[in-house]
Amino acid sequence: MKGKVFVIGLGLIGGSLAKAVRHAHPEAVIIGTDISEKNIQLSMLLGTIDDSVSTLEAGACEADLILLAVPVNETVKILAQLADMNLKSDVLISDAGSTKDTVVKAAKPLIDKGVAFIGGHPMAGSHKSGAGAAKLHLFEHAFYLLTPGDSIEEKKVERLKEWLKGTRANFLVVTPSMHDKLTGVVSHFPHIVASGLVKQAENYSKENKLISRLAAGGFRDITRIASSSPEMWRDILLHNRDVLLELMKDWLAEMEHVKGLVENGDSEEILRFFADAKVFRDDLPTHAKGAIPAFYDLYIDIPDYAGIISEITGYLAQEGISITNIRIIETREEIYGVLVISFQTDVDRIKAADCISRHSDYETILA
Ligand SMILES: NC(=O)C1=CN([C@@H]2O[C@H](COP(=O)(O)OP(=O)(O)OC[C@H]3O[C@@H](n4cnc5c(N)ncnc54)[C@H](O)[C@@H]3O)[C@@H](O)[C@H]2O)C=CC1
Ligand SMILES: O=C(O)C(=O)Cc1ccc(O)cc1
Repeated sequence: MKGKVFVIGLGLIGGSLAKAVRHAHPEAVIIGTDISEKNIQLSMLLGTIDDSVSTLEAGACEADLILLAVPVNETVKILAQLADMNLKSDVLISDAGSTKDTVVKAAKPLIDKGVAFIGGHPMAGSHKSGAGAAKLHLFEHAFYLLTPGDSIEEKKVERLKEWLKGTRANFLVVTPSMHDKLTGVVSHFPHIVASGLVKQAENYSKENKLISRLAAGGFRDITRIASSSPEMWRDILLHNRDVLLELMKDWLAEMEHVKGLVENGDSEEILRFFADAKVFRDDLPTHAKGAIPAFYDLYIDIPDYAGIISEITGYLAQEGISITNIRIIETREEIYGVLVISFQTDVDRIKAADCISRHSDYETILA
């Protein structure tokens, strides 16, 4: 598609959307803006955008598609500013914010003027932020929730999907309140719990320094999302307030229940608590990307000698397999260490296991 695309917020999500739009529509011109000069410069340098503008008006009034990818409180403010501008009559506006109810309400003045605003939320991302973390394939196979509202014609929703087809995401239309409930349960509330677990460990680490060292394995994995942008998560909590307060109430009741079971030594009910959770967890789909994207981990039993990591990453590099993270979870003298390499997709992980088995006799485990 030809036209001008204006991306507001050139961080992880804005940059990734810009890359996906460029990939599918090489003839489109992509203009960006950000309050961070560093993110603008980096986006220009990486070719994520063709040009930048220093005012919202300069980019918005010329645009055929405006994508907002800033923290949700900023989204609400920018939507109010856009409503006072002379935009193109057939402009499409969408956002990528993690909450939708307050955002869609903030778009009402635009919608009342006849401007097509379609709320959006690509349900993939990472704990990383900024222009340097943006990736073309970030949203591949992920859900991409859209909240168009009744007044938006179907053909405009289709036009937005066409613009965003380079994401290779699975679009799903929901209402804003349904969106906030669903993401509250599977993304926002788990984030609060992850950060709460980290804070608890931090408190105990004041008593015993061993805590940090012991937390380096599984604890680190289950709390990965606590390393995300605090500003972004502050806004999510403020904008999904009612849903999160309800979930907190339910959670506290559940914890009270478990506390009672432990106090009473109720072995049967404790077993049922874990068994019920295991049944639901084991039944979750493994192939779709969910709200909290997985990183596909490959465990490799490696001998503990200097150069082993570059040997293995060398094999992967030879075959063009890119990795997102690498770490060793166990190295003791004379005992094999375990190298954990994370990949963006399961396909890459399988290719990597095959590649390593062909080049070495190290055992690989797809956990
Ligand atoms: N990080 C993630 O995994 C996901 C984030 N989201 C949502 O996407 C949005 C963007 O998040 P990220 O890209 O992760 O954050 P980020 O921190 O990587 O990028 C946000 C960018 O917006 C810029 N910015 C902030 N206020 C601005 C303003 N008033 N005008 C122009 N630029 C401004 C920042 O300087 C930054 O470069 C948020 O609403 C977030 O809730 C949605 C899906 C996943
Ligand atoms: O890092 C992770 O796994 C995330 O949790 C990413 C994420 C963050 C915010 C969203 O609205 C959706 C996905």
